[in-house]
Amino acid sequence: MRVIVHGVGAIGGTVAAGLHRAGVEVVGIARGGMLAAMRERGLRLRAPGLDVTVPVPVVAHPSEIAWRADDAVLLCMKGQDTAAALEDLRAAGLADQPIFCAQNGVANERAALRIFPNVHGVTVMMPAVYLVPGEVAVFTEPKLGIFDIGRFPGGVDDDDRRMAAALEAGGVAAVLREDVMASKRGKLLLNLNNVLKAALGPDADTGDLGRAARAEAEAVYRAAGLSWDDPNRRDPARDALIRPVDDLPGVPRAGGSTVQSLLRGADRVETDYLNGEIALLGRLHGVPVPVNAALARIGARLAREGRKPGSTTLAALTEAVAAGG
Ligand SMILES: NC(=O)C1=CN([C@@H]2O[C@H](COP(=O)(O)OP(=O)(O)OC[C@H]3O[C@@H](n4cnc5c(N)ncnc54)[C@H](OP(=O)(O)O)[C@@H]3O)[C@@H](O)[C@H]2O)C=CC1
Ligand SMILES: CC(C)(CO)C(=O)C(=O)O
Repeated sequence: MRVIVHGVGAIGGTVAAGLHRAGVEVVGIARGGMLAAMRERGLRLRAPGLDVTVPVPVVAHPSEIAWRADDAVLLCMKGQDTAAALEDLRAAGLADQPIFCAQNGVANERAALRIFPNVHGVTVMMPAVYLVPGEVAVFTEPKLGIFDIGRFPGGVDDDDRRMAAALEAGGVAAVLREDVMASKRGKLLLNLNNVLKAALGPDADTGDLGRAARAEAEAVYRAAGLSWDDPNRRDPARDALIRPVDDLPGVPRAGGSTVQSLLRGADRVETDYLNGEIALLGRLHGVPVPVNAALARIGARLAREGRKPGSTTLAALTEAVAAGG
């Protein structure tokens, strides 16, 4: 299996570097500063006890790849960039090769399945940071992360098994899941806080807002008849694979993925695919979702206005949510 990492940033960069140093064939699709830096210097990955720079082959667009039957695409861009990436893949001639959505949220798989027949979900547990172009870091040990993997909408097939084997070789623990979307819906409950951390700062207490956003989501899942894994359930065997570390020598810990988007000055964030997904499901199933709907609006505004993480207080944010965002 050759792995095409589409979207080389914090997650894609960590995975691509891990795979390449393990001898797994990998090609990155990158853009902007990351593309230029990788072409010039390679890709640097730092993790506890690890600092490597690897010459991961990289292209700017899927059309530059001579696609093979044994290719598998790992989508690693944020949800707001998925639709454009899928269009690019279609135009480049991708057919029934498997597409793995290594992304937060639960909307990417459905978007991919609309266009391609062979789609898989991946729950990404990997606290990674896009430091500067060409450099990423991950704050966990002994593994670089742990991914739950399964076919969308359900089941496990040989493509999942091949991807799991490649990831394991590359230092990422991989767990095959018959119902991977239950795992992704559990993870989404954690990611409802991403926008709160972006607004309040990465270390802020998200208070009653975090609890209210999660309660809405659980009510929505129940009304929609959707199962989910409890993301707070502790499993000592899993926990032993990804112990979080607070500090890497000389490497600042920026915070979660939405905080990082604001720090990099992105004009869009992923909130529509996190809190916005709960708002969508609530509207579809007749469940009130005022908190997540307001947070989705606030996320879009934070990015549009170029706010940095920590630009507001919990009291002000609570007031804004009560006013509808
Ligand atoms: N970072 C983390 O700790 C975690 C992230 N996740 C999830 O993983 C996913 C990826 O997040 P993360 O790695 O942090 O995001 P990043 O923004 O760090 O990386 C995504 C990269 O993909 C690039 N990109 C987007 N579209 C394309 C395209 N069409 N072609 C080429 N490159 C493209 C982006 O470019 P540009 O910068 O120009 O937009 C960016 O460099 C998200 O769904 C996130 O929620 C899950 C768990 C933890
Ligand atoms: C759970 C968390 C916050 C880990 O980094 C994440 O998934 C993200 O950054 O989006």
